[in-house]
Amino acid sequence: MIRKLYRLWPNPKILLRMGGLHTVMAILQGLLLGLLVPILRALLQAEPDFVAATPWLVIGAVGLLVYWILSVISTPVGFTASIELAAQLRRHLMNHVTTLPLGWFTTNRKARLARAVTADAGNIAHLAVVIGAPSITASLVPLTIVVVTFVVDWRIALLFLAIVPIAWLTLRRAGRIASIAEIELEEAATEIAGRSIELGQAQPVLRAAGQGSTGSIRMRTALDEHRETYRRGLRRSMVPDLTYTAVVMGGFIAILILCVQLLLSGSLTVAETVALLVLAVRFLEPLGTLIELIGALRAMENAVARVQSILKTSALPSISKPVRQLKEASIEFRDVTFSYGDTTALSNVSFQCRPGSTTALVGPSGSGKTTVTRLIARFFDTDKGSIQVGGVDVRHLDHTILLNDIAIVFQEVYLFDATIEENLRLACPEATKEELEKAARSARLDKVIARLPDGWNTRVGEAGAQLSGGERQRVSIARAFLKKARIVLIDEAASALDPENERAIAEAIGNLAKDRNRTVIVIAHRPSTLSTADQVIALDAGRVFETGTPSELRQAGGIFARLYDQYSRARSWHISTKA
Ligand SMILES: Nc1ncnc2c1ncn2[C@@H]1O[C@H](COP(=O)(O)OP(=O)(O)OP(=O)(O)O)[C@@H](O)[C@H]1O
Repeated sequence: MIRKLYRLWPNPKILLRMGGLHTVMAILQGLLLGLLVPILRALLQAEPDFVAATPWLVIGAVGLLVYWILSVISTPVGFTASIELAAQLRRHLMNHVTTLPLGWFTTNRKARLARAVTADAGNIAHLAVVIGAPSITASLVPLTIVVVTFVVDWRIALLFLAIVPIAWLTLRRAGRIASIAEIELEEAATEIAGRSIELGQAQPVLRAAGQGSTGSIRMRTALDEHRETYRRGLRRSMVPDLTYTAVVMGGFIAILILCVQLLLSGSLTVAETVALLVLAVRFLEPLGTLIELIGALRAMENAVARVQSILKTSALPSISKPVRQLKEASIEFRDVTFSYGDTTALSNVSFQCRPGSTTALVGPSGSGKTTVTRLIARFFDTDKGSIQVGGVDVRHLDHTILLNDIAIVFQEVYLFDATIEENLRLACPEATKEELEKAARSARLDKVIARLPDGWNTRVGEAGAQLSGGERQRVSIARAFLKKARIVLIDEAASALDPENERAIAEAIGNLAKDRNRTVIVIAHRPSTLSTADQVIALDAGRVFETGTPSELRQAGGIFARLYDQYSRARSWHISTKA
């Protein structure tokens, strides 16, 4: 456990300092108790011998002073350590998480991550201090007392030692059960965290269904399950906890009986018997507290394992000398196959996009269009085949260099609750005002900004709620201009937009495509985007079904021609209903 904790922190010096301090204190405590034997021997006689007791009393007084000083030092060290360790662990986790493939971030994993950063990191640091110190005391004080007792009477010392393995066995069993209960409880808590995220995201749907106040059934089930898991854990741990307490109490009765026998037989003096009984109490007391500590220790062990499971998740593999420059913006898929677990999303996909060209990806829902764009940005690695960007396998390209040259315009654009300027600056923090305005004009965002009450300084609200979906997409396109990304991946909104947004986005995409150094791949749903593309790749069930220019494919009468007609009909229907 100590080794695991040690490995968890990048700078474990605080942990070592604290452990060392409490080890010295625990041994000192045991030795100070041992002083009772010579002191009581000298004092508990018909004629108390103060001269013989004095050196022991002086040693005891000095020891107590040292112990007190160490306790004073250890309290602030403990507090500082707890805060610093939690902060270190959180930083360590966050640094690691930023290196993970984006595909790792599923809802469940996000909930797990939230628990690890908040609850687990805090608990590990807190428990390492609050439980670590008493655990050291609870183990080392009895050990020191056994050594001291051997000096007085080996039979009592052996009885002390005999109690340890029996107590240890029952304690292990109690610990195992506490650990299982804690794992189940944590799983139930993570489920609640996941369902809470879902409940927040699903509020509009729930309210539309008249379920806004009652909440989702899944959330209520998760809460019930958590309560039941808690009860089950308590029921299960009752028997082992009581067994352990019985062993510790039985141990004391056995020591008491042996002490009295040895006293009656003359092997022990009254002073030695009293001292040994005091030692017995101090020997058993920390053992008694171990049962309270074991649950927390196991909880800490589980939290460490959970945090480690995140820290052990490998970042995308990188080669020792990655290519650090992208010469041009061509894209090529060479026989790419990719699956999400058991779901095959792409099978033997091959195609090429010239630098400066615009490619429209089309295909029915689930045909693999989004997966193509995710693989170009290396959210995941392919199972088979390779993806070349600028003639280099993306696995051999420095990932930062790749992402610096890629801009992604998602269907649902997420904006930070900051001003519109700050949201744009994310793409290029050092951009001048002129550059910002030029990007806004190219993305047809300038008119939106002009309408906003505080112009560039208008806050866009949580997740950009102050702007419409189409306006958010225009912010995202403006970021692509600002970033001067040579590769732009766009997931065009599938749903109908108002005519102004529709026209503005079409013009903004057209402007992106005008730059002959920029390669654009657009998951297209609009006839205007489809007809202006240099080439079209039609996917079906994860395979390339047809490729060609828009006019070639319309004549071919395949998937593209069918979808083109569908989109055109939907558009004319949309326009006529609006009119
Ligand atoms: N994160 C994921 N985990 C598991 N399966 C996934 C995941 N994302 C996509 N899939 C599956 O992979 C296949 C291809 O999905 P993809 O999103 O690439 O299709 P698409 O053509 O973009 O669909 P749509 O037009 O509906 O967005 C589908 O069967 C989908 O269910």
